[in-house]
Amino acid sequence: MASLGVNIDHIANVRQARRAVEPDPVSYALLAELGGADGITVHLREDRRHIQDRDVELLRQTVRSRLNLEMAATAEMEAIALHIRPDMVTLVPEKRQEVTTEGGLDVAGQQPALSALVGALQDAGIGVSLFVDAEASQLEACRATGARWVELHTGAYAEASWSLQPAELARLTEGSFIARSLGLRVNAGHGLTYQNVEPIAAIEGMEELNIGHTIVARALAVGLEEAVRQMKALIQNPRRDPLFGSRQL
Ligand SMILES: CC(=O)[C@@H](O)[C@H](O)COP(=O)(O)O
Ligand SMILES: NCC(=O)COP(=O)(O)O
Repeated sequence: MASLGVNIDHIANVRQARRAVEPDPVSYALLAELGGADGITVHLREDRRHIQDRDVELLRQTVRSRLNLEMAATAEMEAIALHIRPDMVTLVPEKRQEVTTEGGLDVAGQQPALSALVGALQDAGIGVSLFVDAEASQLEACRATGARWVELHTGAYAEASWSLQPAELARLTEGSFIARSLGLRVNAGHGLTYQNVEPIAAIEGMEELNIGHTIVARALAVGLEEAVRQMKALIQNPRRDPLFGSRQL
């Protein structure tokens, strides 16, 4: 059964829209945990558009589940991670102009540098996951870096038209199989919603789903604790049938 990492970047987005002090993502992490979050995920972007350094410092002190720090593979972020020591670092690609993450990390194209970074983080006792597209060559490169986890990028699946979604689901299912055959542990995330999450949660060996935007959106209507509870109910008992149709909770 997959666990749920709740990404709270979009709580910080609301705060940063006014450069104000509320809503504070640190308080909302607690509500997410009360709703059943198995982990809290934040993406400390180089441009600091939402999560701030102060948030990560405080979350390290207050999160009682697991703290997953998404970050670019840069020297600045490496120093922050080694200082904060989150439970997990997920290395992600980053572009200053993007609205959100646009694809997986090109691990195959920068394997020596990533291997050194993975080694430094793991030597400090931090778990490392690589956010990648479900492609055999990328997964093999992930294995070669020494990382223990991958997070399969579900963005293409989430954006696919209804008729193309089964093919994207098959690609992710095969990616999970290949990754596990290589000895990697498998997480997934990006763009997952209450409507499309179940087939991904049902993929064999799926350990954790990191989900943010849709949960924060629903929280506006029902509160964060309840929004997390509803998502967790879906991923703990997912329908395997890839023909969607929303199951209302
Ligand atoms: C790496 C990934 O999939 C993302 O969820 C990423 O954290 C999104 O960043 P934003 O929250 O800035 O859209
Ligand atoms: N890594 C994916 C993540 O943390 C959440 O992505 P999203 O649900 O906000 O698209």
